[in-house]
Amino acid sequence: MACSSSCPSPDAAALNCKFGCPGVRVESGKGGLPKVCLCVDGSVAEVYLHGACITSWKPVGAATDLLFVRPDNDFKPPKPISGGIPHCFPQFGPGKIQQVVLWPTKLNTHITVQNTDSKPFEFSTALHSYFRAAISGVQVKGLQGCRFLTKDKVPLKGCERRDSITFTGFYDCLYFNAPNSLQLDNGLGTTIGIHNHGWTDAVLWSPMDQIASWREFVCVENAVLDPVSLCPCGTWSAEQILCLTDYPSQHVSSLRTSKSCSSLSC
Ligand SMILES: O=P(O)(O)OC[C@H]1O[C@@H](O)[C@H](O)[C@@H](O)[C@@H]1O
Repeated sequence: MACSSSCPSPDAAALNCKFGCPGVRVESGKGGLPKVCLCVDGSVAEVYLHGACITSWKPVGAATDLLFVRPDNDFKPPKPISGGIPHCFPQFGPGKIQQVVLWPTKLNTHITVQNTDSKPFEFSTALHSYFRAAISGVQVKGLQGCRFLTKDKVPLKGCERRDSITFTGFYDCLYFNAPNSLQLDNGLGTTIGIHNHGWTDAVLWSPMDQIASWREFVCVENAVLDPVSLCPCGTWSAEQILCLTDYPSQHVSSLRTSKSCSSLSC
């Protein structure tokens, strides 16, 4: 994936003139929608301005894109993009609340919510992250001991006993007071660390045959499930940091000294 592939649409070209800089380029993406390509030290990420959805993350040395965008997308606003990392606040949609920072081995997503009204308001929110995966080999670790509630027709609740969660059928489950670090083995040979500051809960989703491409992804989401109440002028923020936990050793030494990153606020 290169940051200079397609011919920019007029919108993208204008945006690129205004905001493009080394490591940040605006291009015309699918459906003619502008997307921002971030590059740093051989790592690339793409963010569609529609919904501020991060549709691609390929750290240097990764064999494939680590995010998954569903093939059933038509990239036609106002419909949100299904896949990648869309934020839900309080539903999918654009908003000047997200900063995306690409480091050589990490992808940070920082969400800030400000109450600019004179009354308090409540919200819940999530990063509905779709990871590329081979579902039969996926393992999620870190949720042992958390209280859970499934979203089945007859919901089940309890305390997660498993050290490692695997997916053998439909799975849609909320985890409360989740820890700040989860590990996702994507079943394709890569383990991704999913770290956060400020996200209190997590959601795991594998839709089975509700979605044709279900074998190719898993959703591991940072979320805030119980509504947050923000007083006037109040601010809430949370950060997600994705990184490769088994980063190929040949890349580590050259990047250890790198302090560069590319960032986008949208
Ligand atoms: O909107 P999308 O991308 O199709 O995802 C919907 C799913 O998103 C998951 O986060 C929920 O836990 C599921 O209940 C829901 O069906």
